[in-house]
Amino acid sequence: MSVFKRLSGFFSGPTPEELAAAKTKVQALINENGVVVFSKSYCPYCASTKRTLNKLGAKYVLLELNEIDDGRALQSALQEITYQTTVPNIFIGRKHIGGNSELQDIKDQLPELLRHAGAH
Ligand SMILES: N[C@@H](CCC(=O)N[C@@H](CS)C(=O)NCC(=O)O)C(=O)O
Repeated sequence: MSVFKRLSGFFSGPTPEELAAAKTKVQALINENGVVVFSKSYCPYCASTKRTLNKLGAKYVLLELNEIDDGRALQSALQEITYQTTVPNIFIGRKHIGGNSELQDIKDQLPELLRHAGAH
């Protein structure tokens, strides 16, 4: 890929094709896994979410968007699907939970939700 294309991609976001592929990937991840966390490895809110899920022994699929090639496209897809622009972006049992604040708000219900999602 040319330097120009890389730079314009950086400023303008994913192409329609990249966005469509990213949406398909997000939807498949949600459908096929009990818990999915879209995260960034340096994000303190994400660290808190991972700590909470780890403490509960939850089984979850983790994507560190800052470490994968299609991370920016996935974040745009998540924005279209959930209207949430930030990470962590959390799904349990195919349901959108929200970010870390929303996860912490339902901490008491998590063991039950995780069991239902087959992620315990
Ligand atoms: N209230 C949110 C805060 C999350 C947040 O601010 N995350 C930052 C990263 S630490 C973010 O997503 N910034 C925008 C970005 O990385 O694109 C939560 O509890 O999840």
